[in-house]
Amino acid sequence: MRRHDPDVTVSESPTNILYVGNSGVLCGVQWEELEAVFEPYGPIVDICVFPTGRPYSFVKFESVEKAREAFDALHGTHPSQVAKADVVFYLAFITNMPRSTASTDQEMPPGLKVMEEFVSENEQQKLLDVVATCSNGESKGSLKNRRVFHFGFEFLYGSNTVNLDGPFPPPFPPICEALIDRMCQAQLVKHRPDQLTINVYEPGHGIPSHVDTHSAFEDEIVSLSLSSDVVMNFRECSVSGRSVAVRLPARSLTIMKGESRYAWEHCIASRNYDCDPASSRLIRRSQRVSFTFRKVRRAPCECEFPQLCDRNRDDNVKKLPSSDTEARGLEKTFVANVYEEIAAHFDETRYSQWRAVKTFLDELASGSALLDVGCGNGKYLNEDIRLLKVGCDMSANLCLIASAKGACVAQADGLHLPFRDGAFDALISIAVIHHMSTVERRLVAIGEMLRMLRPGGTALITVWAFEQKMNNEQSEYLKWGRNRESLVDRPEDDASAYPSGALLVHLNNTAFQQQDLLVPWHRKAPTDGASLANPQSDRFLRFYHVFKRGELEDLCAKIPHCRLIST
Ligand SMILES: O=C(O)CCC(=O)C(=O)O
Ligand SMILES: [Fe+2]
Ligand SMILES: [Zn+2]
Repeated sequence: MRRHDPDVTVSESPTNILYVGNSGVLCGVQWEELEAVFEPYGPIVDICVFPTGRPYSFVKFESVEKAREAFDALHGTHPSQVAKADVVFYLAFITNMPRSTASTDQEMPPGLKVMEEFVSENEQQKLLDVVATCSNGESKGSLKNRRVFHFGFEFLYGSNTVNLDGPFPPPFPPICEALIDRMCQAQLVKHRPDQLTINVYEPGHGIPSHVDTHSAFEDEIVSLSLSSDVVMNFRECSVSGRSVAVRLPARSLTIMKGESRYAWEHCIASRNYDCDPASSRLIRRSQRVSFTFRKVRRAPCECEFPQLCDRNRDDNVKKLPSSDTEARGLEKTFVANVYEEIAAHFDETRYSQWRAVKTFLDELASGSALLDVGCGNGKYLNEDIRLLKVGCDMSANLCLIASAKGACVAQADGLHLPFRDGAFDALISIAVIHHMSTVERRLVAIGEMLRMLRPGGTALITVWAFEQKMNNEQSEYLKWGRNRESLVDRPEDDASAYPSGALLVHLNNTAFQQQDLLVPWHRKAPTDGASLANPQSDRFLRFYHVFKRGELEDLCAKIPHCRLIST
């Protein structure tokens, strides 16, 4: 192995740098796992994981002693922190950290500029002192993933706009005016900023992917980074948009202008580390403070990206459909397309059968023909000598997955089931009709299901419930959220900031704020390192209508010959 790498020289005696064989991204071992494995042996100075498919990494310790302890404990073992089975670490001492395999230079998003050392160490300290004073006083707000302070105008996180009507937060701290003078003199900005947001990110904090609202701010968005380097990820707002990771050093000024400001999203992943895009080296984060200066816009945006622009705000807000055509469009985007995309990950996460469904199936007479409408990955279609099972799902990929497991499935739309009337003795539809976006469509869906049943046949239909508390007791869904809340992005949504009928993004495992909403699906990142470069690529939104108590019963009551057995 090492013979092939001219950069690596093995040392006969212990050194403070370890070669870690079988640990690269290629072996399915993540940065975080390496850190978790080696950190207990002493402070790590550097971890180097090559992104380019080599099966090893390097860990540099402060001292030879620590490296040696790690070597003795870990050589030839499968560390428990590594999720992937069969990974046995092979360690060796090496003389020096290898030269980086710098990734090919990425082209920056057009209009983006990072000016290093825009402020001196001294100025940085003064700016941090300003933040300390803010922090002593009343904090403006604590978002899930960072603290924020506003000056000039208040920023509204519900609508991502500014509050033009007051009350107004304090004017800029004087030191900022001097910085703005510097920006104007250097002609970095055309419009003198009048709104400042200070973000304070602890390690592990981040900011979700977004484009600063066109109609809220003028062209230039200027952000000063202080006290810690960070990597900001930019992604072009088009279906197959490019993704570029940009290192923002401490004391640098980032200027987003033109295309990079209007047509690229930016985000900071919620991580403790970044992967330096130039050297592929690990950068450990410390607390980072950013000062984002923007000029509030007073006239409609006139950018060159009308399809991305919110100047016609109403059609930008994701709304409940007002016609069947709109409903079909909404469900295509926020249900059908999403399940096609997430099918493989969905399959990995859906294997246990719900007890109520299992009981229903167990109680069916032997020889019954069962239809599973919206069968997903076919978890209820496992072979069962007692039942003849058929499934259908809208998603071709889920059908393929179910069929690969031996299930008998058909791709079908729940509103037009491709079977003759009365063909089945029993039917299940588990967590399906809450994906339909109008009451009419939900009703048609139930009607179609019941059409499948012979007289006297039985169906089990489940949907997500709006109410998640009973007798003051929280549901499992909410309880689960208490433990894993830190794993999900909190969408900075505030229901009151939206027009009625707007679809809020739901925060998973919290109480539902409204019945119609978009529920995030966080696709687990593939283990090829892409996740680090493009952490936001894996959030999807699914439309849900969560049912209030009695609502499903009321719908069923509208269907002729339907008799409710129990709820
Ligand atoms: O922290 C930063 O540099 C960026 C902040 C940002 O994107 C925003 O507040 O819109
Ligand atoms: Fe931003
Ligand atoms: Zn615009």
